Parts: sequence; structure tokens; C-alpha cells
Amino acid sequence: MAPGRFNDTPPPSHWPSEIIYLTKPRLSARFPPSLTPLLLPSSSTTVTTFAPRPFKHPSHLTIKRVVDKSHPAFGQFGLFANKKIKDDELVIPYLGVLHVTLAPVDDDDATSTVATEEDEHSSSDYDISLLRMSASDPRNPFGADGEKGGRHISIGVDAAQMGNAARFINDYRGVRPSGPNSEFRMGRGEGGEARMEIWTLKGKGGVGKGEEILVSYGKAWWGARKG
Ligand SMILES: C[S@@+](CC[C@H](N)C(=O)[O-])C[C@H]1O[C@@H](n2cnc3c(N)ncnc32)[C@H](O)[C@@H]1O
Repeated sequence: MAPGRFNDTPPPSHWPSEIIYLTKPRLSARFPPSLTPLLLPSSSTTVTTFAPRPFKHPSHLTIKRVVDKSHPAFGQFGLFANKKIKDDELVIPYLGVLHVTLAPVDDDDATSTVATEEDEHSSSDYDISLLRMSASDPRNPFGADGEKGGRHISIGVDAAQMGNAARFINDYRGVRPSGPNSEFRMGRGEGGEARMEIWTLKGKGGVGKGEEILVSYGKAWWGARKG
């Protein structure tokens, strides 16, 4: 096995053997070093390197095969609470490979939407957006005035090949008519790094013992996958 192809620690129960288990995010091999400062707190003088600390799998979360035939993800996995999780509480960070897409600004119309570059993550069902930065943003090293000029930046987290239990969180559609019980939020790890997290929704009573953690992937996610 090549270096980096190992689990960070022994994975939780029901973890599929073909997926690498992570306790902290990994930068993709092609992640431009000039972009790592974007993952760090801009005001901090204490955090200057990308040094995520490990996040241990919460013992009150269980990965389980979906056995309910009426569940649209029947036969797949889901993430369940084996103890009540309170309202407005961090459930788990979403860990995976941090990767970058640089999209050229449309020369004819700089304000139009630009096509993203195809890469290995573009068709992943486990890829979520972490950070987007316009080419016109002065902090963008690939921006219009930067050394390479004219690229929008998009940083994503892909858990298709490696990740933690958050990769098993399903969408509420067809499962919970009253809507999701949790949501994605931007957050920071203990090492100060930007990360996506899943939190129970505020004012909705939390997630009960035995319940599945369910978020909304968003209309755009489903729209992009309609046949
Ligand atoms: C991030 S994964 C979620 C974990 C997945 N169930 C597994 O076992 O790996 C996203 C995939 O789960 C399935 N999925 C999640 N929520 C769904 C829903 N509400 N309806 C149908 N499929 C769903 C789809 O196959 C989707 O591509």
C-alpha cells in the first residue's frame, strides 16, 4: 500500500474496508501550498500552519445499514444517534480530502458564471463545498492581479475515498417529512483550520435516541443529479 493509504486509527463499527478512515482532514497531493493560509484564521497570529488535530469518533454515533425498505437509501448506510443529541449541538465534523478547483474568469463577461474545471472530485456524491473565493478578491493569489491571474478558487471536501462517519449522513428527502434535524455549518477545528461541520438544528429539539441524523443536501445538489 502506498504511504497515506492507511486508516488514521482503527475505524468505528461497520466502516467499509475499501474506504480510508480519517480523524483529520488531508490536503490533496495537488493542493497549492499558496492556498493553505485561506484555511487558517485570518486574524490569528498564533495559527500559521495547517495542523489539524485528530477528532475521535463520537461513541454516541453509529454507522448502520439502512434496513427500512421505504427509506430511499435502503441497503446503503446512514448515521444514527444511539443517545439523545441536544438542540444546536455539534454532531460531527465532515472530514475528507481538501481539494481545489481553479476556474478561469470568462474573458467575454467577467461577471458571468464560469465553468468549473473537471477533476476527479466533480462527480463525487461525497464532495461538499468548503470555501469559494472570487478572482477579484484581493486575498486570492490566483486572482486578476495575482501572479497567475484570473482564477476563481473553490475548495471542496471529498469523502468518497477517505473520510469519517459524517460521510454516511443522508438527506431528509423521502425519510423525514418534517424536514432535516441537522445542518451543515462552517466551523473550525481545534488546530484553527476551516472545516465543515454537522450541527443539530437550533430550536428543533435535537435528535432523539435511535434517530437518523438527516440534513438537506440542498436543491442544487439534487438538481445536478436529476436524470
Ligand atoms: C453522502 S452519501 C450518504 C451515505 C450513503 N447512504 C452511503 O451509504 O454511503 C450520498 C448518497 O446517499 C444516498 N442518499 C442519501 N440521502 C438520500 C435520499 N434522501 N434519497 C435517496 N438517496 C439518498 C444517495 O445515493 C447519495 O448519492
